[in-house]
Amino acid sequence: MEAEQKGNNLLNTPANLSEIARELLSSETIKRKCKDLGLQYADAQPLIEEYATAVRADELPYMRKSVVEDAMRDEKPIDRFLLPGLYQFILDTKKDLVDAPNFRTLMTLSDLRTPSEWFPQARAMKRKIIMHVGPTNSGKTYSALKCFEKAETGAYAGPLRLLAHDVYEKLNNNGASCNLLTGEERRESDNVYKWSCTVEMTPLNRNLDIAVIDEIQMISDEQRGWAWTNALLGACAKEVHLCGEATAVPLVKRICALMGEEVTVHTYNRLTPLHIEVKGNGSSFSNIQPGDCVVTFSRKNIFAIRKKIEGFATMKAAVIYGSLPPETRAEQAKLFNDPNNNHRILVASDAIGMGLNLNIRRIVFETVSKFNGKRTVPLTVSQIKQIAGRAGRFKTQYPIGTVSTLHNGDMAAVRRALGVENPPPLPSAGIHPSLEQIQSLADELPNETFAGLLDQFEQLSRLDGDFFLCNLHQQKDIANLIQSIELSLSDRYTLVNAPASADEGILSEAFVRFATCVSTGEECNLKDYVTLPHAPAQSSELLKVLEAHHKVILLYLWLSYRFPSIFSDSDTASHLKRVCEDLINSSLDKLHDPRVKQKVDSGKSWGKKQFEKRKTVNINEWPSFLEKKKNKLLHKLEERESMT
Ligand SMILES: Nc1ncnc2c1ncn2[C@@H]1O[C@H](COP(=O)(O)OP(=O)(O)OP(=O)(O)O)[C@@H](O)[C@H]1O
Repeated sequence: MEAEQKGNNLLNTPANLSEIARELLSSETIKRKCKDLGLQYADAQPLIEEYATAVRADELPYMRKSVVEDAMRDEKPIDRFLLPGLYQFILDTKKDLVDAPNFRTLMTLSDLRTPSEWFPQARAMKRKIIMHVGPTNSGKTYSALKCFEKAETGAYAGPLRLLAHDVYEKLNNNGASCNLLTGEERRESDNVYKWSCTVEMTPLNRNLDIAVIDEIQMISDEQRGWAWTNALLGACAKEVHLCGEATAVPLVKRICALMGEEVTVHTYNRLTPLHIEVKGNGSSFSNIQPGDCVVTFSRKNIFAIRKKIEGFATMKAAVIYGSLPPETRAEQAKLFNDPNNNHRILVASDAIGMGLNLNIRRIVFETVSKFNGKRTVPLTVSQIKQIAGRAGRFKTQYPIGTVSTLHNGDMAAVRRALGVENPPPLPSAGIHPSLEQIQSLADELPNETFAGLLDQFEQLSRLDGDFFLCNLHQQKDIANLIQSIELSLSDRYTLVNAPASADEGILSEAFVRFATCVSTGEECNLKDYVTLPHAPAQSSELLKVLEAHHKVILLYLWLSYRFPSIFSDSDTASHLKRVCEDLINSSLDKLHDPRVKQKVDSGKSWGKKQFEKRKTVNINEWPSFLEKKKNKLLHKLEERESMT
C-alpha cells in the first residue's frame, strides 16, 4: 500500500513546470473532480491547459510558481496539490460552467485566503513586531527572554516541552514568577501572569505585554507550522518578539503587511567562532575525543556507533534521539555536559538541534543525508547550519566550536553549506482547519467520514501564496483508526489532533481504547493499560517498547486536560511517567554492558526474542510474560546442570 502510494506520488510529480498540463490532463483525480462539479471533461480540458499556463507564468496569486516548484521538489502528488487552485481558476473565469449545487457553499467555507481575520482581538490591538534573527548560538533567544523576564505579563512559546520547562525554571529561579503550560502539564499560580508554553498552547485570548515566539522558522513546518502562524497572527501582546533564522524575515514581513503591522529586525552574529576541519576522519572512529558529538539519523545507527566508539575509547557515550522522552534527552545531556562524568562523547540525531544546552567541542557528521519519509535526501543548508552550530557554546568549557565529518568525502558538502550566506527565504506559513470550519463542512456533507471531511477540506481549500495547508496525514490516519467509535464531531476533532500517531502498535491500541472511553463516558484508569516492567530493558528493541509506553502515558496526560472527568487519574499518570523515564534512563545505561550489547548485535539476545513475541502480547501481560521466560531459562539451566 505504502509502495503504491509512493509510486503514485512519483507518477504524479512532473520533472519540471512545463509538464504540469500533461500531468493534470492525465490525472484520474482531476477527471473525477470535474465530474463532481458537473463539468464535461471536454469543456474542462482547455481550462486545465489555460490554468497550467497561468501557473507557469506566475499569474495566479493563490498558486504561486515558487510554491508549486517547492511542492514538486518535495515530490507531492501535483494533481492534488494544484486542485484547489483549479477550482478557484474555474470559479474566476468560467463559473457558469459549474453546476454542482453545493459547490459554491463549499468553496466559501474553505476560503482560507485571509487567515489574519481569524483573530479579531489581536487585530484590534496595536502590536509591535520585533524579530531577533541570527545563527545558532548568537544570543537571540537570550535577548528576547530578558525582555520577557522584565515584563509584567507575557507568554513564551517554544517548539518543545523541554524548552518550555527550561524557560519556566530559569524565570522562577531568577525570582520572576512564571506559569507552565504544555499539552500534558499545567503549573499555574494565582496572580502570576506569565506563561512558558509549547507553541500549540499559546494563550491567544489574553491581553499581554509581551509574547516571545521561538524558532519562528518552524512557521513553514509541514505538520506544525500552523501553531506558529496562529501564534504570530493571534497573540494579543503589545510586543511580539520572534526569534529564529533570518530566512523567516521576508515571509513574516509579508504577513505583517497584511495586518498593517511593521516589523523591526535585530540581527545577531555568532558569539563563538566555528572552525571547519580540513578533512574528515577517514571513516574511522579512532580519533573521536572527549566533547565530540557524532551525528547520525537513525536510532539503529546511534546504538551501533555508540558500540563502535566505546570499543575504541575508554569513555562512555551518551545518546540523544527524537523518540526518547525529552526528560531522558535532558538527562543524557546532563551526563555529557558534566566534565566529571565518564560520558564524554555524545552520539545523537538532529534532535540536538533545538532545546538542549550542550557543551559540544566538535560536531562530527556521520552522514550528510537523511531519510525524508520517502527517500534519502541530502541535508538542507539550514539543517547543516543548525546542527553544526551546536559546537562551541558561549561561556562553556568549549568556547570554540569545530565541525567535521566521519567520511572525508562529506566535508565538501558541509563546507559548502556553512559558506552559504543567505539560504533561500521561507516560501509560506502553515495553517490548519479549525473546529468551526470542519463543523460547517460537515453540515454541508453530513454523510462524510471525518477523514473524508479532512480530505474535502484539503482539496477545496483556497489559499493565497503566503499560506499553505499543513499536512493532515496523521489526523486522517487517526480519524480512520477511530471511525467506528461513536463520537461527537468536536470530540473527534480533539482526538485526531492529539499528539499521537496511528501507526505505532502499542500507542494506537491504547488510542482506540481511550477513544472508546470518551465515547462511553466511562472513567479511564491508566493502570489498566500500562504496566511497566520492574527491570530496565536489555535490548534496544525493548527500550523501544518502553519509549512507546511513555507516549501512551503522555497521551493520557494530554487527554486528562481535555476530558478531565474521564482521564481523571493524572497523579498516577505523572507517577508512571517518572517511573518510565527512570527505566528508560537505566536501560540506556544497561545497554553499555558489553555482554548485553553482544547479544543485541548478534540478533540472538533474550531481549530481542522476547520483543518479537511481545508484539502479540498485551502490555498488561508483560510481568507474567517475563516470569514465564525466567522460569523457562531456569529450567534450561537446571537441565544443563544435570547433563554436566
Ligand atoms: N549576553 C549574554 N550573557 C550571558 N550569556 C549569554 C548572553 N547571550 C547569550 N548567552 C548564552 O549563550 C548561549 C546561546 O544563546 P541563545 O540560546 O540565546 O542563542 P540562540 O541564538 O537563541 O541560539 P539557539 O538557536 O541555539 O538557541 C545560551 O546559553 C545563552 O544563555
